[in-house]
Amino acid sequence: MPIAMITGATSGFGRAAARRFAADGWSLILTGRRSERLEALEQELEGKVEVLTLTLDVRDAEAVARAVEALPAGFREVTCLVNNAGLALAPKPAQEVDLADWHTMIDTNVTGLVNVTHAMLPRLIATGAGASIINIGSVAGSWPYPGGHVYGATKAFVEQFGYNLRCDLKGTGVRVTDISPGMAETEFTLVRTKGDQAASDALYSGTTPLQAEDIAEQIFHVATLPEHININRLEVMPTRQTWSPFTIDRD
Ligand SMILES: NC(=O)C1=CN([C@@H]2O[C@H](COP(=O)(O)OP(=O)(O)OC[C@H]3O[C@@H](n4cnc5c(N)ncnc54)[C@H](OP(=O)(O)O)[C@@H]3O)[C@@H](O)[C@H]2O)C=CC1
Ligand SMILES: O=CCS(=O)(=O)O
Repeated sequence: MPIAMITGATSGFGRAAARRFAADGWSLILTGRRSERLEALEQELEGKVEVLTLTLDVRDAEAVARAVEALPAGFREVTCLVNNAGLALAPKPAQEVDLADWHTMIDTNVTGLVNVTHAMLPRLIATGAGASIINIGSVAGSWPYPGGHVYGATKAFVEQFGYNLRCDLKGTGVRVTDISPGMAETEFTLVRTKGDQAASDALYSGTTPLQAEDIAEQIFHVATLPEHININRLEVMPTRQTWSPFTIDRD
């Protein structure tokens, strides 16, 4: 059975993707910091598919490299890496936020994604044709909005990093795709607001956001395309989300 490694499998898109791959029998390497959630997911899926859980903070380059180096037999020929772990913080104007929150977003969404990718490239190249890296970007990487500041910039990095990887991976058979979702109802806003459940509920109420399973389906679709097809970027919004016009500062 093919193997998918998913970062950030304890919640949202990552957990839904794990369930989607498991439904088709894929073996899974599931990572995240909250080991109790990893254990719960492993218990849910065990008996159906092979699961290896790794309690891992993607920001820790040495721990990531060690974990990949120590992958046991049966989990080394990875077919799909889903670089999903990430977060937004500080939904306020740039001039009002804590520098530490900017660093956390850069350390997780940029450095963490780079750490995992660097460690996994030899494994994916060894797998060769049909292997893929699926990076979870965001509409925020393409479209600016108030309070997006560093979050959007990290996702712009994700997009460009993927394109540049494709150049270097020419001839290896390894594909790279940026899936950029719009508004999706996960724990994303709870994290962004540092635990404000009412703010999270308000954002998703009265409309029809994407659900984690919608993005999981896109991830699985991209991972299982014929090996000669590479989707470079897939931007996915709820039908009820669209753009705002430019705004003008007036006297
Ligand atoms: N929801 C949305 O509207 C959108 C989200 N995205 C992106 O999708 C991805 C998944 O987010 P989503 O599912 O919505 O949010 P969730 O908060 O539900 O899930 C985020 C996941 O990332 C993991 N994670 C965060 N920081 C780290 C870290 N330092 N090391 C390891 N794992 C980490 C969390 O695990 P744990 O805390 O256990 O470590 C969790 O499993 C993110 O990259 C996000 O930016 C993109 C567009 C839209
Ligand atoms: O990446 C998340 C979607 S949004 O909050 O930036 O629109």
